[in-house]
Formats: sequence, C-alpha cells, structure tokens
Amino acid sequence: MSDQATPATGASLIRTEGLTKRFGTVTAVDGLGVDVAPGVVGLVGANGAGKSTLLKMFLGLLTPTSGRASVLGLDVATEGERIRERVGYMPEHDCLPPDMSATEFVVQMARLSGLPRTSARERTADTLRHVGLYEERYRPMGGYSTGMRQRVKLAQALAHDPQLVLLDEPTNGLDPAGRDEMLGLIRRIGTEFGISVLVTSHLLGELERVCDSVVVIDGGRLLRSSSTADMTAVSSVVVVEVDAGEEDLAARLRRDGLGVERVGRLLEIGLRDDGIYDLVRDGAADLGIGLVRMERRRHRMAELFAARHDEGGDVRVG
Ligand SMILES: Nc1ncnc2c1ncn2[C@@H]1O[C@H](COP(=O)(O)OP(=O)(O)OP(=O)(O)O)[C@@H](O)[C@H]1O
Repeated sequence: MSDQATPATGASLIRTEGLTKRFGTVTAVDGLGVDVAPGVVGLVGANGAGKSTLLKMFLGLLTPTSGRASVLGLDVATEGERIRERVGYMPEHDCLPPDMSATEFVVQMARLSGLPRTSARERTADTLRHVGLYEERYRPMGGYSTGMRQRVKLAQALAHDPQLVLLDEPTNGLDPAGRDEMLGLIRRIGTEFGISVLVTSHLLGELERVCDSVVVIDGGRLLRSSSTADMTAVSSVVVVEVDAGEEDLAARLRRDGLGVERVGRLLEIGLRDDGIYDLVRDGAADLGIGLVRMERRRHRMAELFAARHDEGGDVRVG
C-alpha cells in the first residue's frame, strides 16, 4: 500500500527525551524518555495517563513545555508540518458529518492532506476497501454503526499513504467482535501495508495481541517500554494443574518449604530453583494425585499495573 520508504531498520520511529507537557497545574506528560523502533507499537495507560496529549505532541499540534521529541526523525517542535504530511491521525472522538458519505468525507480529508483530486478518489476507494467499507461507501454516515464510524476514521488516517498512523483508542465503544476486527485491521496495516502504527488503549490484553512493542505510561510517566515478547516473557511462577487433591498437594509442598498459592484447581508456586519440579512430582505421586500440567507461567501485562492500580484503577485487561 505504501510506496514510501519506511525508516531503515535500527532507526527510531519515535524518540523522546525528558518530554513534558503541563496544562496549568496539571502535568499531563512528565519527563518521558522513550526510543521506539518501527512496527506496531502500543501505548497503554489508564484514562488521563497522558496518551492523547502525547499523540498531539507527536503531531506537532501541541508544544512541549520542556524536553524534546522526534517522529520519523523530524523534530516535533519545528517540523510539525512535515510530520503531518507523513503521519496519519485517527482521533479518539468523532465528528463525522451525518449527511456525508464515507467516500465524500475521506476524499475531502485526503485533499486536505494535499492529494490531487484524482489520486484522492483512487486512494479513498482503495482505503475504504481495505477497512471493509466498500459496499457502504456511498451511504450517509449518519446511519453507520459505531464500528463503521471507527473504520471511516481509520480510512481517513490512511488516505494520504502515510508512513506512520497514530490511532487514539480505536477500539473504544466496540463490541468484542468489532474489537477483534479492528485489531485485525491494525495488525494488517503494519504487516501487509508496511505502515508503522502507534495505537493507544487502556485495554492491555488487546495490545498484547497485535503489537510488536508496548510503551506503558501512568500519570504521564514511563512505566515500561519493551518488546511485547519481553513484556510477556516467562515469569518466576510455576503453575501446576492437578486432577484432584489440590489442597493436599499444596499442604505437602508448603511442608517442603515452597511458597504455594491455590487459585481454583491450580497451584501457583514461586520458582526457587529447578528442584521444585521434582518436589511436585514426588508429592503428587506419594498422594496418588494425577498431574495434568506443570509449566512456567507467562507474564500478563496487567501485572505491570498491579502495584499501581490495585486500589481500583481503571486499567482493564481486555
Ligand atoms: N487542554 C487541556 N487543558 C487542561 N488539562 C488537560 C488538557 N488536555 C489534557 N489535560 C489533562 O491532562 C491529563 C492527561 O490527559 P490525556 O487526555 O492526555 O489522557 P489520556 O491518557 O489520553 O486519557 P483519555 O483516554 O481519558 O483521553 C489529564 O489529567 C487531562 O485532564
């Protein structure tokens, strides 16, 4: 889809240093330093964490209070216009004119981004086909479902053939099926079209599924930035599933000196050393209990927030 060169491997997609944005007494983004490689990148944080503010700074639409940021190697403070030529933006809220069709709207947005009329029409048809709105493209948008409206917003972000798209909460308001479709589309934008994506969400589980890397922010500060694989890497907990007698086995293993927690039919055991596998096998055999499964558990991204949000924070696992 994109015939423009994406940044060379190793080059940063987005890079920030001490990036800060204050609105009066509110610090929306607080000394953020990240270096993100091209690909599908998730930006995770609770409501109010500073995600939308960051996207607007990346587009050069909001001036940082201090610090610096570059997008596709361009400085947000001085090269906003050049950034916006190369970057598509899907805002969180929509203001789609109800009497306009998707085609009219996307053509208009493509023209605003500088495409000549004929290319704007061609690109609009292509893009609406990619997002699955080709059949309905001449219908007034007032009659569209939330999912269709989200896809129009996505199409307008892609219409001028950007190198990067910034998607602000694209799954908001969608039912599980609509969310899956949107996540599939986002993945395809990255893999099939070669366009980098920065996608925000407060639903951790969904970004885990489609992103190559994830940046986690909380209260405008960086909590973590790493590849999704690293973030969900094996943890130091061994999960044991048994066919029965889990309480007996738990008691036996505790007597053996292991830290054991029961979660329904599962036992979660802190990994002390590899000797625990033998202790579990021996214990189960002595008690005549069948072992169904024993494995190192993978981290869930939700655990990253556990310490900060265990008192009712609104980060949810999708
Ligand atoms: N123009 C503004 N004036 C004053 N405060 C603002 C402004 N924009 C954002 N804020 C504040 O900055 C903080 C971060 O807001 P931001 O919208 O970036 O968060 P977010 O992570 O995108 O959350 P949401 O998903 O709810 O939009 C919030 O406390 C918000 O109230």
